Amino acid sequence: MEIPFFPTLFSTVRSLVVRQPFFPTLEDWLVNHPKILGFSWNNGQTPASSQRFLALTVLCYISFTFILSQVSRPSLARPILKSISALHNLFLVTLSFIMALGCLVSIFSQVPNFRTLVCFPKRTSPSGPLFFWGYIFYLSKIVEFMDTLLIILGNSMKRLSFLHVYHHSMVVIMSYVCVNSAQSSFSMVLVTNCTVHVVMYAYYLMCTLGVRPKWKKMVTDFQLVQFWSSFLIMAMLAFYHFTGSGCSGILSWCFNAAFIVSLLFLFSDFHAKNYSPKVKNA
Ligand SMILES: CC(C)(COP(=O)(O)OP(=O)(O)OC[C@H]1O[C@@H](n2cnc3c(N)ncnc32)[C@H](O)[C@@H]1OP(=O)(O)O)[C@@H](O)C(=O)NCCC(=O)NCCSC(=O)CC(=O)O
Repeated sequence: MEIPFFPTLFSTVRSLVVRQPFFPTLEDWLVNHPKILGFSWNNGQTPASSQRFLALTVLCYISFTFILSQVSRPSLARPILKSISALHNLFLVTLSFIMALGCLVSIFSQVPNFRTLVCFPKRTSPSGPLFFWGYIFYLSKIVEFMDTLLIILGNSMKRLSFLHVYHHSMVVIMSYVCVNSAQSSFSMVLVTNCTVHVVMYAYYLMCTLGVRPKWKKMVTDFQLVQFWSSFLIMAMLAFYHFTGSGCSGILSWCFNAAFIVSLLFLFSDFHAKNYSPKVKNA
């Protein structure tokens, strides 16, 4: 049994993209580099891959956030804070773009068809280019902890919301679980999330540079579309899982599904509080 439309769309786009003159160069850099091609996630051996590291990292993040938000903090001169913030945002715009591109090129280069993109065969091992980008994605979620420090150092305590801390701590666990369990479809989630983050960190970068973009609401809308699109991916994954011989990492998808539902509620609430006509007129 096959899903209509998407497999044809995938193979059409793929045959168009791989024929472009720039594709082999991108493939050389982002897929065929020996470090990327030969990547293998070995729990406990690959740097930052042990469960103990994960637990300690998340625990430290939550503890430091709590402690720093309670104590009196040294005040950084505003220009210094703005410069650190600008560099951080510029770094994440660039990294998110490279991760999205790297994963997309790996998909077109390595994934034979749409079914495999959505549903990795059972007992897939987390190695090769797709998982290399998954690993970088996981590490980038630790770099994103810096967002929280910027909020605290900038004394914007109103912005240190439950949504923010919950999102930042859970997303590290989610990306760890994705790579560790060779979770099906994670590459689609990675490309979507990194694309959203290019826009989001560009928004923050502009704010840091003193320009308040008029398209703040569009960023939140884009985030909500990303969460809704995860349900479409999940539906296709469930279809392939139950009509075929099963997909890799299906249990971790259940964990991710619960996380995405919670984010959908929190972001819908953020949207209502920030952009409803009542708020605008207040
Ligand atoms: C439009 C949003 C992206 C951001 O909403 P905010 O309310 O945070 O936006 P804002 O207008 O107050 O942001 C401007 C302020 O952020 C400061 N700022 C600059 N860089 C920052 C950074 N890297 N992290 C946090 N704050 C930063 C600016 O200096 C400015 O401060 P000042 O006002 O003092 O000049 C929204 O959709 C959203 O995500 N809200 C949830 C809050 C959140 O924490 N989001 C980020 C992670 S969630 C995520 O990442 C979801 C996903 O995966 O897609």
